[in-house]
Amino acid sequence: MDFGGESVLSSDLWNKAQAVFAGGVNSPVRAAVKPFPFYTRSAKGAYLVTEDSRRLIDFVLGYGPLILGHAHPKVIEAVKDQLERGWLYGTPSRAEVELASMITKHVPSAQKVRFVNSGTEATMTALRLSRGFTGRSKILKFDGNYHGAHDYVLIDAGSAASEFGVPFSQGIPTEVSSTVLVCPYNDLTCVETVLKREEIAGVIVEPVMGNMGVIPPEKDFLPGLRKLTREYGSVLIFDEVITGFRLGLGGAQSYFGVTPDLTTLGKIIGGGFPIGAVCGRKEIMDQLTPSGRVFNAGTFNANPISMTAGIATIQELEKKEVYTVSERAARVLAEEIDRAIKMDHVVNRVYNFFQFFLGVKDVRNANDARKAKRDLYVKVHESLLKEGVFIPPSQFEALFTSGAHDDDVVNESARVFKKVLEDLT
Ligand SMILES: Cc1ncc(COP(=O)(O)O)c(C=O)c1O
Ligand SMILES: N[C@H](C=O)CCC(=O)O
Repeated sequence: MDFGGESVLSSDLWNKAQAVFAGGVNSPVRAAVKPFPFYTRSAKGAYLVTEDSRRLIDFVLGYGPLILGHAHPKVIEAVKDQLERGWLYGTPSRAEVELASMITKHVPSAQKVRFVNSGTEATMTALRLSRGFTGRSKILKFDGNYHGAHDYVLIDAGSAASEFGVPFSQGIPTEVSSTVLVCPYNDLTCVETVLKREEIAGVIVEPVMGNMGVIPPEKDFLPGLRKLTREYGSVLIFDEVITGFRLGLGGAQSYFGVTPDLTTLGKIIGGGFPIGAVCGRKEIMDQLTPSGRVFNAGTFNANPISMTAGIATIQELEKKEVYTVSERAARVLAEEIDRAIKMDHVVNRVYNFFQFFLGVKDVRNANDARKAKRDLYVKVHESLLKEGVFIPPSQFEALFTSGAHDDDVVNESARVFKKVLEDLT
C-alpha cells in the first residue's frame, strides 16, 4: 500500500500496520487504544492532531517526557541549530558536558553521569553497576514497578507488561530471573527480611510508582529503604525515569528528601528525544568503563540532538513557571475527577501526575491497583477520546500535565471529565 502524498485515515494505517508490525505497533501500550489506535499527524502545546483531523487534549505527553508540551519553540530552535552543525560526531561534544552539569547541579545524588539512549539501558546499566560495585549478584525490585524492557526487570513488571498479562516475560533465563527478588511496594518488613536473608547487590525502586497507575510512597518507605540498604550494604537505586525533573528540578529525591546511591533518568532530560542516564556517587560511577571494569558503551550515547533538546528543556524548567502551571492543572483536574466519580474510587496524585482507580477505596501497592475496575476505566478512556480528551488507554499508566496545560485547557478538560465520569460511574 503506497499512500503517496494523499491524506490517509487512521483506519487505513492500522490495517497496513497489522501486516508489518507484531500486534500492529512498536510499543505495546499503543495498541490498547480501542477499537484501533489513532495515528497522530502533528502536535503542539497540549494538543495532538490526528490523521483523521481530530484535535485532542493530550494527558499522555509521550508517556511523560513532554513537560513543556509538544513542539516547544525553545526546543525547536535549539535542535534546529544543532542539526545545522551536524547530529552525530562519534566524539564528545560541548552539549553533553552542559547537560551533565545541569544534572549534577540539580539532582542531589548525581556526582557523575553516564548518558545512554533509553530508560531501559539506564536501569540495565545501574543494576550491572550495583553488581560490579558490591561483587554480589542479586537484585531486589518491587511488584508493579516498571524499569524498562530488559531481562533483569521483566519480573512482576507494571505498565504494558501488566496491561497485556505478561508481568513475567517469556524468554528470560531462569539463571537471570532467579537472581531477582520481589517485594510489595510500601512494604519495609518484606525488604528487611530479604536483605537479611540474601546478599543483595542493588535495590531498585520507582520513588513514586507510575506504572500501575500512580501510587505514592508512604511516609516511611523511602527513608526506610535508605536506612536498610545502608545497614545491609546494598546499592539503593531510584528509578527516576518518570519523576526526574517532573517533581521539580531535583526529582523525587529532592521532593521527598532521600538521596539514593544511584539514579536512573530518561524522558524529560532528553526534551522528548531518546535518552537515558545513570548518575550517582563518584566511587560507584567510576566503576564504568573506561575508568572501571563494568562495561557500557553506545554509538548514540550523548548524541548531540538529545543533549541539546534536554538543555533547552531544563533551561525552561529552571524558570519554574512550567512547574506552577503543570501542578495547578493536575491538582484542579484530579479534584474535578474526584468530585465527578460517584462510585467507590481513589485519585492518586503526586504533584503534576496522577491516575484514578474505580471500584476501590485505597491503592497503596500493585495488588490494590489490580483490584480496580479496569474494564470501566477503558470505557471512560474511550468516551473521553470521543469527546476530544486523550488519557492513557491503560489503568497501569499515568496522566501527565505540562506547562502548556493552561487554564483554558484545564477548563475544557474539566467539562469533559465531568460529563463522562458522571455518566459512566
Ligand atoms: C520508571 C521507568 N523506568 C524505566 C522506563 C524505561 O524507559 P524507556 O521506555 O525509555 O526504555 C520507564 C518507561 O518506559 C519508566 O517509566
Ligand atoms: N509506562 C511506560 C513508560 O513509562 C510507557 C511507555 C511505553 O511502554 O511505550
